[in-house]
Amino acid sequence: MSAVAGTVVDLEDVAVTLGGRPVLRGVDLHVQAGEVVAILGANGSGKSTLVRTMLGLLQARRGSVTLFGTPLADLVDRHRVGYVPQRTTATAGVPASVWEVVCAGRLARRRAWQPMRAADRRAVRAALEAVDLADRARDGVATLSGGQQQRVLIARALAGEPDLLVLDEPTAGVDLAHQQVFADLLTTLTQRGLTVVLVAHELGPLAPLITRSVVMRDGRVAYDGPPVEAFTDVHAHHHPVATPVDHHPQLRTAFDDRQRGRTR
Ligand SMILES: Nc1ncnc2c1ncn2[C@@H]1O[C@H](COP(=O)(O)OP(=O)(O)OP(=O)(O)O)[C@@H](O)[C@H]1O
Repeated sequence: MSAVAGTVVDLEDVAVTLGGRPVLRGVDLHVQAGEVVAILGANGSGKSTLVRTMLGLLQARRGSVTLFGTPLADLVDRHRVGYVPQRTTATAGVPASVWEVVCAGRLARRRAWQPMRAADRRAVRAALEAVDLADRARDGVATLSGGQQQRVLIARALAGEPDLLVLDEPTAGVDLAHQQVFADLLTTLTQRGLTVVLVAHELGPLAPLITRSVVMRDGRVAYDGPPVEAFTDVHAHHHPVATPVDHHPQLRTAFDDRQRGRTR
């Protein structure tokens, strides 16, 4: 990981349609180096879609996605980005060992077809130690518990020594003690300049790290500002017509700003 300056994530007017339905509707998101941004919002509000689009895993129908000042399609240094996907989609049925899964996190750092070098092995070992799974390295990942598998995915992302870490509910199913270990680790890494974008329902021990919250609602950014408490289904209902003022007291919305004649 190297110190990075400037804008790390730059999404402009991003729209995504899935299965014929608009899921993101004109999202702007700009993340500066060193920020730790929590993406919050109700189920189905578009959080995972947002981060997957940010990583190029989903194609935007409209708008632009730029990482480290480079349009995503032109980004050569893929190793600068680490991703922890939602566990349910990532490790199911994988017949690999823990060591092999975490080694996959080094792939983008290695030259094509080159064997692992000492530096690669060191990074993998350090990542496994960071999530307290060094003693399970040789075990099949499928033999680990759900929370342990989640920690393997965290280790895989850390092994690449990224500048930007994108996490989709990274501590779901992880016990409190290991959530704290992870929070401590992220604290150290962010102090060294790591930028973090994380989707979460429950922030738990990660809460003190958050420098900014972005709340998604129905595919749009409903709030972008100082950290708010993580919440789950505050807006799991739908307004029959657009409300000019959000009735949830914690949240200031774009509607409110417009009403007050402010610009953001
Ligand atoms: N492949 C797909 N095809 C069609 N619709 C999809 C697809 N993937 C997601 N969606 C829809 O897009 C919407 C947003 O999904 P997304 O996973 O981004 O929500 P989320 O905010 O991350 O939700 P959660 O908190 O439940 O993880 C949902 O209504 C979902 O049904």
